[in-house]
Amino acid sequence: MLPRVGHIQFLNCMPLYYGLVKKHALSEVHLIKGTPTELNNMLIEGHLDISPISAFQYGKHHRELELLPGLSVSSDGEVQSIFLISKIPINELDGKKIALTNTSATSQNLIKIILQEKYHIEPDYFESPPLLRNMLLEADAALLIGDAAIEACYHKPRGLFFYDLGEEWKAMTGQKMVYAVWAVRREYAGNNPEAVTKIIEAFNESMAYSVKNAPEIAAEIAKYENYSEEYLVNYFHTLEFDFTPCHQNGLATFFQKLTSLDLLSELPEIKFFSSASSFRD
Ligand SMILES: C=C(O[C@@H]1C=C(C(=O)O)C=C[C@H]1O)C(=O)O
Repeated sequence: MLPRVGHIQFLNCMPLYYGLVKKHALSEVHLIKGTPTELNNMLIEGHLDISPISAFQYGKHHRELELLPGLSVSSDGEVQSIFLISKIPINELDGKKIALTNTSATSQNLIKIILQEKYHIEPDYFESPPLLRNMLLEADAALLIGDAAIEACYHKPRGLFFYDLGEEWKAMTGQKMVYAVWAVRREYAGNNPEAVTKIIEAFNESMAYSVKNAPEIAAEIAKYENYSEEYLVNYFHTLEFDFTPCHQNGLATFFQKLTSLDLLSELPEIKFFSSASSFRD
């Protein structure tokens, strides 16, 4: 059976997807597409073997998962696709209603850290599908991620305040922010180390191709999306897709803050898959 692999159907994961198509690597996997929340649940419930997963959900389920080296969705400062969009200035949101997109796990918790630690405010959060006009009908501010956030920001409505969560995180901590990681179920990794190693190689190769060829991907996407090539190249260069020790430090800081605010019950371990691991438990 081919490995069941998740794919986030947002612009931010187009570079990986594009690289996999170019490198003819898709025939090696059974690719299942969805939003981050859908893929998070499928990986945790065992309906996927390998998938991108929200950093928060990796933290919550770290005992059942191992990280794939070299890959993440991160930013060093602004991210351009994760925004708190507010009718009033952010520091006036205490006690107000904030609608959180139900497609996210990391950003839902990142906004809680930022509002509590930096602005010392406690709003009233509720979850919602990512439709800005409905969210802002009921709430004073809305959290959007991915394509819905890009769409909202690209045609920036006047009279709304936009706060980029990557920028807020960097100002607060000085660190990179890791939004998503790639993980394999521990059990699958233990039984199929060669298959996992092959996927890691293919994914890293595909991503390296795409990072080098961002203008080519942007030109392709601009044929059928409403965004300009310049905008897309800039967006792909804003995102970081590698997972260096600096990214891991940022992730460790995120986990520490989640634990100290009781958003996670224990400090997660950042544990990578290793094919050489003959000491699997
Ligand atoms: C940069 C982004 O990173 C994402 C944010 C996620 C989250 O908040 O849980 C999950 C996966 C990534 O797609 C984005 O969606 O815009």
